[in-house]
Amino acid sequence: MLSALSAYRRVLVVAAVPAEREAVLAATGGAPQFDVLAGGVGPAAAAAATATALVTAAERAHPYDLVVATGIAGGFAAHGVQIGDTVLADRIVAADLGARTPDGFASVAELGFGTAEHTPPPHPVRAAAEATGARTGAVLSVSTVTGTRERAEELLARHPDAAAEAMEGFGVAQAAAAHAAARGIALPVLELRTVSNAVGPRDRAAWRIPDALAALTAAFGKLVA
Ligand SMILES: O=C(O)c1cccc(C(=O)CC[C@H]2O[C@@H](n3cnc4c(=O)[nH]cnc43)[C@H](O)[C@@H]2O)c1
Repeated sequence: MLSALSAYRRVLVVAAVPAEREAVLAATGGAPQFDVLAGGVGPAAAAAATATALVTAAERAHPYDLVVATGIAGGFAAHGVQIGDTVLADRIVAADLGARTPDGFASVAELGFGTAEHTPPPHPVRAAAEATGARTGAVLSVSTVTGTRERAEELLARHPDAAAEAMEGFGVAQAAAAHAAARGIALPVLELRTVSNAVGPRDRAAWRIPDALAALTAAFGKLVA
């Protein structure tokens, strides 16, 4: 069977923390196509780590031709996303980058300061979703984890296609877009997440991190099969 990502020779996988990196490596460890790093939590750490890895590889004449942001995430249960599910982003959205105005939240794009989202190319999204059994939808990148029902509802009202919330995807995608523009190359970005908790009122006891990490290994195992 051809891997869903067989069109790509060098794939940079960016997780946030070592436990996520280990979960990915448990599936990709023997596959020289993949480099997996733990870039830190949040969009700034993710962007810095991604940019550094992309430049280092390019300078060594081994450039990456695909970047995958990955890790655990909160799932929007209102859209049927459950703990243990796998989600592939068809939009990577900076959901809290902007201004809170008397009329509500305005994104950086609405304010005229650049982009608030990246769109992964449909073909690899479809191929990876079919291989992993993932559902597709918007994955929201936030700097502050949602901990109330009100904020979950606000996010869903702004992004009715939201499937999951995490913290790094937009940072990874911004770094890849800047690198691609500077070098005049195409550098697609995917975001694959497995769900550890529901987005909504804070309930740490309900997190299922081991289940989400096991799902991450399973998903990457299907991607490299
Ligand atoms: O303290 C809390 O209530 C809390 C709730 C969810 C996640 C956190 C984290 O600090 C984890 C951040 C880490 O994991 C990803 N992640 C996992 N679930 C979510 C979520 O519901 N919303 C946003 N990020 C999530 C995230 O990408 C980070 O890498 C704390």
